[in-house]
Amino acid sequence: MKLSADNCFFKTSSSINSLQLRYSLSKMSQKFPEVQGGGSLIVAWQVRNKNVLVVGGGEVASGRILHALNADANVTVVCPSSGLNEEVAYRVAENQVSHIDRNFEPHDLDNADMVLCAIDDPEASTQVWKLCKERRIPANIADVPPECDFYFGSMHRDGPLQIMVSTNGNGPKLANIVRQKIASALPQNTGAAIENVGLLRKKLRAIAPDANEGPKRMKWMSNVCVSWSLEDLVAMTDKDMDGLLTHYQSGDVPSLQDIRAALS
Ligand SMILES: C[C@@]1(CC(=O)O)C2=NC(=C\c3[nH]c(c(CCC(=O)O)c3CC(=O)O)Cc3[nH]c(c(CC(=O)O)c3CCC(=O)O)/C=C3\N/C(=C\2)[C@@H](CCC(=O)O)[C@]3(C)CC(=O)O)/[C@H]1CCC(=O)O
Ligand SMILES: NC(=O)c1ccc[n+]([C@@H]2O[C@H](COP(=O)([O-])OP(=O)(O)OC[C@H]3O[C@@H](n4cnc5c(N)ncnc54)[C@H](O)[C@@H]3O)[C@@H](O)[C@H]2O)c1
Repeated sequence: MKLSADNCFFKTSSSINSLQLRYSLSKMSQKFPEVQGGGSLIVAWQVRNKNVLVVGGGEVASGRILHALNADANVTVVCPSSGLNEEVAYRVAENQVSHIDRNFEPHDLDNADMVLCAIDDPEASTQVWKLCKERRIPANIADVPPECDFYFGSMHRDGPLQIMVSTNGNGPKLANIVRQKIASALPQNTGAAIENVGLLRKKLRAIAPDANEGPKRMKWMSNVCVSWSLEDLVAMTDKDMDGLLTHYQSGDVPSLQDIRAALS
C-alpha cells in the first residue's frame, strides 16, 4: 500500500516536472538562437609562419598562393616550371614562395601544416587528398567539395578588415556578387578606422595592463567605437589617442573635438 502511494506521489510529481520542463524549454527556445545545421565553421585561421604547400601553379593556385601569403604563411609551390602561370612565376622569381620544380610527390607533405591543391589532374589530386587524410593534414582540393576540409570563399580585404562570403558550395559566382555588394556598401575608410582602433587598444592595454580590468577596458573601448564616427576614428592621431586615454580611468568618452580643444 505504502509502495503504491509512493508510486502515485512520484508519478504526479514527475508529470508536473515534465510539464514544467516542456514549458520552460518552450520559453527558452524563444530566448536562444535556433540551430541552423548545414553551415561551415567560419574562423580566421592563423597560418603565420606555418608551412602551406600549394600543389599546382596555374590560375587557381595563384589565387590560393596570394591568400596564403596575405596571411603570412611560408608557402611552397610544387609544380613543373613549364606549368607556372605568369603570377606564380613572378612570386617564385621574387622569392615570395619556395618552388619545387616537378610534379607532386608524397614526401612533399612531410613538413606541411596545410595543403592547397589546384591541378588539372583529377586522379593525382585525389591521391593528394588521400595522403593528406592519412597524415591528418587539413587540405582543400580546388573545386572538389567532397575532398575539402575547408572551402575558400569570396574575400574582401581592407587593411585589417577581412570579409569572407561563403555560399557553402551552392553558388561560388553568387558569393563573388554578394561580396562585391557588401564591399561597395562599406564606408571607404573602414579599414583605416579599424587600424586606428587597433592602435588605441594596444595603448590602452599598455596603460591598464591588469587582467582584472578586462571588463572595464572592454566597456570603454566599446563606448569609443559606438560614440565616435568612422571619420573621427580615421582622423585620430597619436596625440589624440593619448589625450583620449587620459579619460579611461574616469570611464568618460569625450568627442574628438573636445579632446583637441583640451590639447590646444
Ligand atoms: C568563392 C571562390 C573562392 C576561391 O576559389 O578563391 C570559390 N570558387 C570561386 C569561383 C568559381 N568557382 C566556380 C565558378 C564557375 C561559376 C559557378 O559555378 O558558380 C566560379 C566563378 C568564377 O570563376 O568567376 C566553379 C566551381 N567551384 C566549385 C565547383 C565544384 C562544385 O560545385 O561541385 C565548381 C563547379 C565546377 C563545374 O561546374 O564543373 C567549388 C568550390 N568553389 C569554392 C570557392 C568553394 C565553395 C564556395 C562557396 O560556395 O561560397 C568550393 C566548394 C571549394 C573550393 O574550391 O574551395 C571563387 C570566387 C572568388 C571571387 O571571385 O571572389
Ligand atoms: N581557373 C578557373 O577559373 C577554374 C574554374 C573551375 C574549375 N577549375 C579547376 O581547378 C583546377 C585547376 O585549375 P587551373 O585553372 O588553375 O588550371 P591550370 O591548367 O591553369 O593549372 C593546372 C596546374 O596544375 C599543374 N599540375 C598538373 N599536375 C600536377 C601534379 N601532379 N603536380 C604538380 N602540379 C601539377 C600544372 O602544371 C599547372 O600548373 C582544375 O581542376 C580546373 O578544372 C578552375
